[in-house]
Amino acid sequence: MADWHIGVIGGSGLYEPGALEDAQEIAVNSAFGDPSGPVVTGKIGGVQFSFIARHGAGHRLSPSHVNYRANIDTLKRCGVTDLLAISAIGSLKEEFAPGDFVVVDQLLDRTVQRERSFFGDGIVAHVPLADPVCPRMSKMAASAADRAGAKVHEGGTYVAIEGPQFSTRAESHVFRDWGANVIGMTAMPEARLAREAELPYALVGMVTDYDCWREPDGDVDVADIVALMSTNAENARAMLAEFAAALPKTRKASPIDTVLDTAIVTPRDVWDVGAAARLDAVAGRLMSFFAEPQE
Ligand SMILES: CSC[C@H]1O[C@H](OP(=O)(O)O)[C@H](O)[C@@H]1O
Ligand SMILES: Nc1ncnc2[nH]cnc12
Repeated sequence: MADWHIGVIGGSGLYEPGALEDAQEIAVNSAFGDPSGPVVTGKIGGVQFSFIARHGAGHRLSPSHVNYRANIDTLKRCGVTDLLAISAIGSLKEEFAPGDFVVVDQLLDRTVQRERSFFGDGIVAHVPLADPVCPRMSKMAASAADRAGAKVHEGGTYVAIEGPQFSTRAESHVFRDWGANVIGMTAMPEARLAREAELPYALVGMVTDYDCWREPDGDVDVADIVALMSTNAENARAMLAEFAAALPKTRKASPIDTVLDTAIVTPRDVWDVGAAARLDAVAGRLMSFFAEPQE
């Protein structure tokens, strides 16, 4: 049993975490390049939170240019135990209306030009991803959003597109045929990397639009999205306060905390020293043994 430390990744329109007690801004050096910006860390109702704005201050990074590896590595270095990602999403389903919250439970990955793993150059790992989000975090996030007054849908399949352009109408219809319910540009590879870093991950999407499949709606308009997200940002902050208030006092272990135990296929005695050094946070739990003299 341990203390919670919740990492929050704020998406479009959510560039600040709101009031944190004892807030501090810290610059963290990641082994995977530059994160989107500094981490703001502090407490909400006695619970430690660390926040990073996914697209950076002033929204300077497009979904393809966000360094997802550095963001997750940085939050792990801060001591985060669990991750709550917040995103603007388009709806591919009539019932998911603008303003609603969707707690995503499945992901389809259509991204094409992003680093999607911490492993591969000297240490190879294959983590399970059948259920890419943490059910415990998702449940708590859904309840918190509900208490904060949002209309919440529990479960939904998110298709991650590369962007930065929105989808064509044909793509939007195909994604619906595939069973996708919401669309965005950032949940992948974020969720993959969270799993590799042994961080239970939940994704709360805030619906900003109906994408372009729905007649007679017009095209997606980014100005409308950011305006709606900024309004929704207050709801997101209210959700964080409710989330903190309802967390059990101590954190019980999650199976995701130890997922690397059975995922690394490269035998320890041939691990690349440089790769191991870069993984000192992501797989820090295992690296301490690496430093010990081998028999
Ligand atoms: C600004 S509209 C498109 C943009 O918004 C979403 O970002 P995030 O998931 O960080 O809220 C979407 O994925 C696109 O990146
Ligand atoms: N329609 C949409 N497509 C992709 N990303 C989005 N983010 C918010 N709305 C979106």
